[in-house]
Amino acid sequence: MSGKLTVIVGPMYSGKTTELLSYLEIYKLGKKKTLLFKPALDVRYGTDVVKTHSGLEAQAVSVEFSKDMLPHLQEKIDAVFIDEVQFFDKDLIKVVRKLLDENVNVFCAGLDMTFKQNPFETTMLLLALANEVIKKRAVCHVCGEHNATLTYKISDNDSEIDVGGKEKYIAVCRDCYNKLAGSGHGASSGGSDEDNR
Ligand SMILES: Nc1ncnc2c1ncn2[C@@H]1O[C@H](COP(=O)(O)OP(=O)(O)OP(=O)(O)O)[C@@H](O)[C@H]1O
Ligand SMILES: Cc1cn([C@H]2C[C@H](O)[C@@H](CO)O2)c(=O)[nH]c1=O
Ligand SMILES: [Zn+2]
Repeated sequence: MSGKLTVIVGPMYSGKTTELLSYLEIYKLGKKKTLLFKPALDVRYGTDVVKTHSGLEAQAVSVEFSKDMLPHLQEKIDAVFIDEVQFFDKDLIKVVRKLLDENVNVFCAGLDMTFKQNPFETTMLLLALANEVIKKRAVCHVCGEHNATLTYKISDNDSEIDVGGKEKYIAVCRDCYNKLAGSGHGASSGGSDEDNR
């Protein structure tokens, strides 16, 4: 039977990596063969480790380009796990399709949108291919409700590719995002590409 693709998305701090690692744990408990990949760009916690905001850790293979995963996938593997998919090039879709055709289950986690509310393209393509989509929420940094679907950038750097954590980004609900953006605070107040057209 062909493999199944599960895609976990949401804003920062919503527990995407935590959920990814909980699926990995299930496969490990069953003594299944697994591999966890992360993009080389994400150096927040060092190169060959995936770590959650609550401190959970797992050994990972760090790769720059999606096709660099292929040499690691020669022997039979039961499930492949990929974190921070938004940072991978679009060839990730080809790699994932190949794995599914080879009966490998694939679990992906990543941001659906930038802090400007623009979709991350690789995540978007994976969502289209997914058998199951899990959309996570975080606790809104402003109002404290468990309804944060967006990430707001509190630093002034306007770049949509900018690795970082709490010093740069907060999770917010849509109402609080709009209030913050209206106040002109932080890079998110610049609006999305669509607004700027
Ligand atoms: N605003 C918040 N809402 C929810 N959890 C938070 C928040 N801030 C910190 N946390 C912590 O973050 C943990 C989730 O971390 P995790 O690394 O799984 O998130 P993530 O969605 O993968 O984040 P990122 O996109 O930054 O990698 C929660 O279990 C909680 O301990
Ligand atoms: C929201 C957002 C996060 N990031 C980064 C911060 C973290 O390193 C990672 C999210 O886990 O993505 C961006 O590069 N651009 C964005 O728009
Ligand atoms: Zn809020």
